[in-house]
Amino acid sequence: MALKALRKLRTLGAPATPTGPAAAVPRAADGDVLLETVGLTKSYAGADGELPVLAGIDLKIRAGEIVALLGKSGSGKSTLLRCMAGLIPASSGTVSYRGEPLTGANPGTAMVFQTFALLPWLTVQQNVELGLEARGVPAEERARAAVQAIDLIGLDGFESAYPKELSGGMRQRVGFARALVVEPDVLMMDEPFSALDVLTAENLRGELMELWESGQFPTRAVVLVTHNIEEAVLMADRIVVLGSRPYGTIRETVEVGLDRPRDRDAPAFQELIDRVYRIMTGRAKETRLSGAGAGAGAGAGAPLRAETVESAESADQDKRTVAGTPLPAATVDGLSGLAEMVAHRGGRCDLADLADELGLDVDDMLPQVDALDLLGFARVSGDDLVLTEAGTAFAEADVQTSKPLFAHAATEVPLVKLITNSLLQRPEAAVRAGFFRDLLAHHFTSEQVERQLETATDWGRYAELYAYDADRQEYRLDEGASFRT
Ligand SMILES: Nc1ncnc2c1ncn2[C@@H]1O[C@H](COP(=O)(O)OP(=O)(O)OP(=O)(O)O)[C@@H](O)[C@H]1O
Repeated sequence: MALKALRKLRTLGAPATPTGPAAAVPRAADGDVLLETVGLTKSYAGADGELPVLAGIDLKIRAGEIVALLGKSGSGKSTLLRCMAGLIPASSGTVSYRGEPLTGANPGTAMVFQTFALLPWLTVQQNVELGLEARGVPAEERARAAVQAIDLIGLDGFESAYPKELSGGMRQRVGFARALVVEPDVLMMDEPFSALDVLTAENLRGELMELWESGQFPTRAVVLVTHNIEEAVLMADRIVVLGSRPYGTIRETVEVGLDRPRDRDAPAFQELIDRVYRIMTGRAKETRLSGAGAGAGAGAGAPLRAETVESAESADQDKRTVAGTPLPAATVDGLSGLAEMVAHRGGRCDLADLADELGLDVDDMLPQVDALDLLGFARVSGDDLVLTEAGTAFAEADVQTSKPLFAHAATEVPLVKLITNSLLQRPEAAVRAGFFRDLLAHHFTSEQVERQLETATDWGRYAELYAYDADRQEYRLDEGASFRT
């Protein structure tokens, strides 16, 4: 479906070059480097000093391209985007715009946020004008540019509406109009579709891509943060996959190279999804779990260097540490559910197909996949998740018999082991959660610490290793736990 505003622009013969506030900046030719990070490192202040989130990020964003930053939750995608936009400073390394190192907000970028970030007391027109006001654009020019941006994004007629009168999709259109009105060289989008329902998101994505492909988009490059592999393959020219162990680094960059408009059903599209999925799930894990040499059984495609290092480091389960083995955000219910579905399909299934059947994105299941791997219940083999012998026994057991199987596997998981062993030092006493919080704070951000403790609590309770008193924030040994250690 052609965008109404796009038709209008075509009819009116609108210029392909910016005429608005950014017109003073010479238009970059395709391939010109607009943004560049060199050795970018970012740490946040934690309870125990600086906590690294990104390290050694070298990245160029060129005119004419859409780049997706893809990674699991917590891999530092938004942090990288904010550093490139100059909204937060890098801890070390540089971020440059058109060759000039940034010293504050990046004048060549504008941001679209997941949560729209509109001011509820301002109308659509006033919200859109905000960015221009901040840049000191005179009132008359502001009004004219805002009307044009509102029209472009399909919001004409809604100029005087307030955000509360609009649907989620319309609110996000305001978010786009507010960013596009300044005609930024680079449009930065932080999960712009993830708060929208599936159909609205699909519609908006399609319209934006039509604008981009038509050459009428008033920006020269786009950086999109997403955790959705299909969205990345659909929209991007290049996909930068971030890994998060122990902090965000570029794991691999994938050139998409598919013609636009892209056909989701085309084999090449599906192959690329599978390839990116393998990068995100880490095929080299199979190496560790099968005990074969690094890179063995990795299937088609180049071996992943970073993963090979990870698998070599973790080859010996005894060497797994709390710092190097963060717990994924997967409940016992969730990981059991996945194990049962795989068992039901004969102990092996293609994850993308399973996600399709369930109406999920493949990446929605990554925490459960990681959890099954961590517990030794499954391994990733090519595009498939394959249950191990222990995983099959666990999936097929009833609740009571599954508990000791789970406990046996969970006691090998470093954080669960740490809590259990700490309690065994003084079986009659409780240990405060703060003790583990402080230990974890040496290696993780407070959000990651809380998420991991929630998982460790859920797993330890189910395994009947320890109990947790939420009011007192204390762990206690579960009666009968000692016989298992
Ligand atoms: N202002 C902050 N102060 C402290 N820690 C932060 C801050 N912002 C982000 N973090 C932490 O940095 C890590 C990376 O966060 P970031 O939001 O960049 O990741 P992400 O890949 O975009 O994740 P998500 O997909 O969940 O948004 C997370 O563990 C997060 O808790």
